Amino acid sequence: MHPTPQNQSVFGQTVGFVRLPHGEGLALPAYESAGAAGMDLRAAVPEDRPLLILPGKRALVPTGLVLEIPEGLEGQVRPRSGLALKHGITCLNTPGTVDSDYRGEVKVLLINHGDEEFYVERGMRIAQIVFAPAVQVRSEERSLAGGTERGGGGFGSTGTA
Ligand SMILES: O=c1ccn([C@H]2C[C@H](O)[C@@H](COP(=O)(O)OP(=O)(O)OP(=O)(O)O)O2)c(=O)[nH]1
Ligand SMILES: [Mg+2]
Repeated sequence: MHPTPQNQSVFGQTVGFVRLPHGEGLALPAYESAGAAGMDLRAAVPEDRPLLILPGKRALVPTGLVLEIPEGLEGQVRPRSGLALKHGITCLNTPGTVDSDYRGEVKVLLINHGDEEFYVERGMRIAQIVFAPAVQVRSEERSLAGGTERGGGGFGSTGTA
């Protein structure tokens, strides 16, 4: 399957990817199909030292990348369903939030909910990042919230069927 070229953006947004030394040689995140929502992130662990995640344990996995996300967007780090289904591997803090002003290395917090040990190998696609608008609002303290039909009903107040 051929990843969609990085320069095709429906909304004309460009995200910068800076490769760190330990990310050298890894493919940059890419959309794996024409309509993919997320770009897959790869593990920048040493070739000769896969990262072991024991059942019930978690690990912060480096991607070897610093992102430059345009102001007004965020990066959402989300699990890959295949890893979740086959191995019980998911992102603990999903969706992880990558702020547009973050200039550290993007990392993926994986947890092993499976019952077998899992090795993260170099270059393995461990998660995906979805770029989405993130609106900053003004905040204003008020003494009362305006009335609505729903009012305070929630958590199943409209029924379950
Ligand atoms: O899955 C993730 C989540 C976050 N981050 C980075 C980018 C993000 O901009 C920064 C802070 O994330 P967040 O705000 O979720 O964490 P925090 O615990 O509130 O840390 P901080 O006090 O640094 O904001 O950490 C990642 O690399 N991967
Ligand atoms: Mg924060």
